[in-house]
Amino acid sequence: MPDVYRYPINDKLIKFIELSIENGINKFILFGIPKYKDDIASSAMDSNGVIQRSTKIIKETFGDKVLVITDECTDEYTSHGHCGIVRVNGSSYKVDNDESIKLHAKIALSQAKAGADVIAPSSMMDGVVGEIRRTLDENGYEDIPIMAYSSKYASSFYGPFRDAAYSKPAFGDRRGYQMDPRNKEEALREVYLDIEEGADIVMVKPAHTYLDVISEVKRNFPSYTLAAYHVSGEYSMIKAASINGWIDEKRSVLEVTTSIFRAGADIVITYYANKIMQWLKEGDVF
Ligand SMILES: NCc1[nH]cc(CCC(=O)O)c1CC(=O)O
Repeated sequence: MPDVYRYPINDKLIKFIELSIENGINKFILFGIPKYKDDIASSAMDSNGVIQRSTKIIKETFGDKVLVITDECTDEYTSHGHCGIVRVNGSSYKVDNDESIKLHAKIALSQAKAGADVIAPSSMMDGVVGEIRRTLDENGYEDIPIMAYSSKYASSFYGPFRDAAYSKPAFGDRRGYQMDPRNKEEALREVYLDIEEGADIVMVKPAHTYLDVISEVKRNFPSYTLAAYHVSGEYSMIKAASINGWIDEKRSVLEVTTSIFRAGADIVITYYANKIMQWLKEGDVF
């Protein structure tokens, strides 16, 4: 992904956040690339893990000037690359939903302990939001909100992220827990369930290819904050076309991002965030 970087936990990370704050960006979602992987994602809940350490350092350096959201999943931390505990039986496998959500709650708790402002469970396991909410509440973190990846589709547009995070599943795929792109009704059911389980912010992902879902979710749940995630493949398409001189990067990014807001998103997560803020300062957009 040209112009997108993986930061080590050192002054490069701090510099990036400083520059972002200067641009007017003060909310960050963290994804980790761990030192080690195993089949139960131990490195995801390690108090010395990449997310826990970076969260601590960012909050110690910037305090309330920034909001740190931690993505909570296991795919970057498991040797098999799945978003939960996998039971392998010969040539078949099964994701153990109920064991997985206990694991996700432990990871979420370790992120809250490290100082995360918002926890963002992205595994799409059934009941994961409720399990995390209960665990946070029982441990004195009742004020930490949950941003749930409520309707996350099994999308081809995650490819560049998986390359960057080494999180492509070693076998199988994520269609057992992520949603079928043909299904819109299920998105509403998933959002409803996450709200019932205690989600504070719900999300549709990807964004550009699912504007209809964003709009439907907003229409059905108008009083809930809705986030939309413009994902790595959506970023890369615009980037590649503009590098080739086929489209104007600034105008197309601003048009797409505006469309996501127009569809009903209150929050847009985008790899273009810093660029957008710089472009808006230049004016001359529409
Ligand atoms: N926890 C899964 C996860 N975390 C981030 C992304 C993709 C984000 C992007 O493409 O920008 C995904 C999706 C997946 O691999 O199934």
